Order: sequence, then C-alpha cells, then structure tokens
Amino acid sequence: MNNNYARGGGGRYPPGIGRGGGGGNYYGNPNPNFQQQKNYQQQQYAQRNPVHHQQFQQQQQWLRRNPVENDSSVVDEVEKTIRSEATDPSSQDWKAQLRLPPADTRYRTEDVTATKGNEFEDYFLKRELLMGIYEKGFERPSPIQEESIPIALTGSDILARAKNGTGKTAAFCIPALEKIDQDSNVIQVVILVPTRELALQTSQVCKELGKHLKIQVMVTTGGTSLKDDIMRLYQPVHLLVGTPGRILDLSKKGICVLKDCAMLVMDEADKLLSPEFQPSVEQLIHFMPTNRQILMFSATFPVTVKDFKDRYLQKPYVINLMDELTLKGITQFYAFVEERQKLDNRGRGTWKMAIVGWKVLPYVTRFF
Ligand SMILES: Nc1ncnc2c1ncn2[C@@H]1O[C@H](COP(=O)(O)OP(=O)(O)OP(=O)(O)O)[C@@H](O)[C@H]1O
Repeated sequence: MNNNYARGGGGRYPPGIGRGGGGGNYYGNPNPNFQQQKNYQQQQYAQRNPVHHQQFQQQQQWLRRNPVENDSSVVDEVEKTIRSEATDPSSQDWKAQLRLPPADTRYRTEDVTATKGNEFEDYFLKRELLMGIYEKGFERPSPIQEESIPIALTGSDILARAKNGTGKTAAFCIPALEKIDQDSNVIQVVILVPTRELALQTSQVCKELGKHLKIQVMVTTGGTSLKDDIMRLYQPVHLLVGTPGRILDLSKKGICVLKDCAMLVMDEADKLLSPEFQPSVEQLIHFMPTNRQILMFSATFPVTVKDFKDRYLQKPYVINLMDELTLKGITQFYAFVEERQKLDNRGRGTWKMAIVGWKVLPYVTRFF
C-alpha cells in the first residue's frame, strides 16, 4: 500500500484548523479564537507572500483613509452586492457551493503532514481549478505539492524526488491544468508515463481536478487501436497522457502535433529512461518547442536520470524529499540468526517484521 493519506485512525490537522479539525471550516468559524488564528495565518501568509501581503496592506490603508460613510444608501448598496454575490457562481461565495466528499479522517504519516502550512489558494489558481481540488477532498497541499506547484507555475524545469503515495500526481497535474489555455485548441501539455495503467490513473486525476474547467484530456498508449486515437486527435485535445512509443508514432505520422506543447511531464522518469523507452522519449522531445518546460518526477535518481537532466533541462530546480526510501509508516527489522535457523531458498527465508501504523506484522514466519 503506498497511500500515505490512509493509515489507521486520527486526524491530519490539529483541532481548529481545516475541515477535519475541531470546529474550524472553510465557511465561517464558530471558534472564538478564530480572529487570533486568522491574524496568525495572515502573518504567516505575509512572510510567505510579501508582494500580495503588501497589496492587502495597501487596501487596508486605503480603507482607513476612505472610511465608508454610515449612510443608509451605502449600506443598501453593500447589502445588494452581498446578496447578488451569494447567487453568482463567480462570487466569493463559491466555496459554499462546493460538493465536498466526506471528511477524510484517516491518519497521515509525516511524509504528507510535514508541510510549511501553505494553502492551495496561496498559488492564485483559477477558481474552477480550486473547486476541483477541494471537491477531490484535498484540503491543503502535501510537501511535494508545496515544493513543486509554485515553481512549476513560474515555468522552471523541475527534477523532483518523492516517495510513492505522497501526492506526486497532483503536484504536476495542478500546474499543468492551471497553465492550459482552454480557448486554444492545441496540445499544450504531454504527460509521459511508462504503463497504460498509470496513464489511465493519471488522466482520471486530471479529469477530476479539472472537472470545472473545459480542458480536453486524452489518453493514448500502445496495445490499443491506433485508428481510434487518430480519430480522437481530430477533436480538440489540450492535455495528452500516454506512453512514449505511441505518442512518438502519432507525432511521426503528423497526427499528434506538439509544436505548441509548452510542458512535458515525465512521471516515473527513472522507468521512462530505461533502454526500452529512452530513445522514444528523446525523439519525442524534438517535436516540441525548444523553450518547453520539463517536469521530471522519479522515486530514484539513477545515472540515466542525471544524464538526461544535464542534457535536456534548463537550470532545473531540484527537489529531494527522500532522505530515506522507506515510508514513515513502515519500519524494518533485521534479526541475526544461527546458520541452522536460517531458512533456505525453497521459500523459507529469514524472518522480518514490519510495523504498519501501530501494528507489528511478522511477514516470514516459517522456520526449520
Ligand atoms: N493534498 C492532498 N490532500 C489529500 N489527499 C491527497 C492530496 N494529494 C494527493 N492526495 C491523495 O493521496 C493519494 C496518493 O496520491 P498520489 O497517487 O498522487 O501519490 P503519488 O505520489 O503519485 O503515488 P504513486 O507514485 O504511487 O503513484 C491519492 O489517493 C490522492 O488522491
């Protein structure tokens, strides 16, 4: 199991913060400490976002210099505005209209909880994208998302390493969806993955996060009908998810046009740079504009990844959230045993134990 958002029981956030906490939520807060908490959050936000905080302070100064008269016509006007905003889907009240899934109270390991405290709204994403993110049940970005999203939005190349199940998929899907211009009917993002199963999963995540956007997502992988893919490419496609061989094939035929593709994502980059895929990946890059952005995500950084980075990425931002390979929820033990206690290679290996959550699981128990 590699989902670090799903282990045992307990909450992700301390009480009073976030939807899963004790009383605090997105839509108003009965907690008397809310103002204090809000001030603290504003201070934190100011430290993280000096430019926007300055704009906020300027607005406040302007309001102090130009206090709104306590005259009934002004009050009327304000009330009207508030009332019309409540019925307007583009108003500030949009959060009240979200269809949120039930709160996820499952325990999370440090792999996903050790965040800087950013909010998705800190990234100034499109309203429709934020709606998709919250409706998918994501409350705040995970560490890999906090590192990758703002950098990817600036257009920089990224080489990122993070453990499985820590939210890598959304770490590249969110900036990809944000950057796509839905009025331009060309392929703007390609997400390369090594398997058909991963392509289907990734496109599903893109569709869910982008469900309020008008972004057309297509999946194309080997082992399926080439003719169907050709027919589909005659319709608008903004985001293409697939395996290298099939996308290269379609590009060589001139059916898949990548000259406007400004972003290439390589998920499981270590696998994509295995001898099986690397030649196709390299040929594919030549169908894209020279100033394309490349985001590489990989659980390991073998020489092939470093070599590729040196040749194709421009001043990449390197993110490494893996001080160790093992997820925090798993602890491994080794036991030294006498030769006669050792299990032979007929399936009777040395015994090990793993702790998953609070449980100790011995997973080889057969002895001589
Ligand atoms: N910010 C978030 N808040 C809550 N849940 C999240 C968040 N980001 C991702 N998740 C959920 O965590 C789970 C693991 O995420 P995901 O599959 O993207 O991880 P991954 O690092 O891509 O894993 P893998 O490498 O195994 O594919 C998924 O169920 C996903 O919906």
